Amino acid sequence: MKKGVLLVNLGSPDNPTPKAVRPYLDEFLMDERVIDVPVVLRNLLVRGIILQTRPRKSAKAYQKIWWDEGSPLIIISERFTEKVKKHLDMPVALGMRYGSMSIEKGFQELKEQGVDHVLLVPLYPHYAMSSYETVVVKAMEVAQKKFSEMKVDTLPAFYNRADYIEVLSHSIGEGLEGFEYDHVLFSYHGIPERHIRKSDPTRSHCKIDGSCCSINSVAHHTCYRHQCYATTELVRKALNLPAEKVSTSFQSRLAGDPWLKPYTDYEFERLAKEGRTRLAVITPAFVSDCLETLEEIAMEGKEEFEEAGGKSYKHIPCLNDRDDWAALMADWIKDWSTREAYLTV
Ligand SMILES: C=CC1=C(C)c2cc3[nH]c(cc4nc(cc5[nH]c(cc1n2)c(C)c5CCC(=O)O)C(CCC(=O)O)=C4C)c(C)c3C=C
Ligand SMILES: [Fe+2]
Ligand SMILES: [Fe+2]
Repeated sequence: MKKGVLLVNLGSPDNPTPKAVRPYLDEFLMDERVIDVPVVLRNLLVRGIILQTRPRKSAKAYQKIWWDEGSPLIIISERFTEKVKKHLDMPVALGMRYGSMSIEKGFQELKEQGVDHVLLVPLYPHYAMSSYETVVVKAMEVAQKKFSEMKVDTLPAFYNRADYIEVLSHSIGEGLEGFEYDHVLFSYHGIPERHIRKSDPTRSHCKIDGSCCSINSVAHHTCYRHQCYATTELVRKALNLPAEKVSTSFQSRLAGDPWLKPYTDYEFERLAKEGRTRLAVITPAFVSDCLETLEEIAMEGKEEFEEAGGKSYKHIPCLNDRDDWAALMADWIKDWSTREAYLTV
């Protein structure tokens, strides 16, 4: 069998215009693992309410962060893919869960190079039904329907792998150099609390308050909240940061149901009011910078923190196309390619 790799990230609209953002958001928000309500209600909510105003608002936000070459998330993912390729002698393709750079195109590219055994790599460190799981489900559907000859293995979530924590800590350590901070905030993309309950295979382990996280459970394999706190703690220890100078929060919530707390915007206020006025923010739910980091955290977050009394603020970039990150991904791929059988999800 000929082996190859399909890296998959979230995706972006083709242009930062309401016309291009609308179909992208439609595909994204109509995903039953993102807005997980019955399809009739989802239709009403997404098409009847959210898409009436959101495309214009989102397009404005995209315009603030858009690069000459295109969407930062897409360009960074492409640069990363090129760097990973350089370490390997097998085909590596890039696809997106939503938008025009589809997973299907990625499989097709691999097929044309004779690949019939694929390592699927969701580019998310943590498991969530709205990120990692939807990539795997979609890829398996596409493979079953159109590439049935392909064997597909999947890279598990890597939020606590020692080698990943080392690279992440190194990158954060570099970002902190020369910046006088009195607090480091780990801000992860939020999800509705309901998603945590739905993803708990025991149906009773996850309490969504941390009281469950030190009790061994199969639920931790699919608990986004557990995994985010684990990443924070591992990086904190690797960088030798005092516990009182570090906290975790969740950003980017939509109105409606309760989302994971504490909310990042409330944390900005709390920290500034407590006199922690020099803040470093990192966003480890994303491997590449995107709208949610460049606009919501680096721009809006800075304003919110300063309005609340903050004095200095720094968003530390995601791993993006760092050499050590590309080399690590290539190592994981080499490890997969040399095994007869591969532990997968
Ligand atoms: C119900 C809504 C959403 C859930 C659940 C959700 C989970 C989730 N998302 C990411 C990663 C990204 N999300 C991005 C943008 C984005 N996310 C939502 C909504 C949910 N996300 C919306 C509506 C948007 C679009 C932008 C906007 O209108 O505000 C992005 C950035 C994409 C880009 O083009 O730059 C990323 C990346 C994760 C990891 C996740 C669950 C853990
Ligand atoms: Fe999102
Ligand atoms: Fe837990």
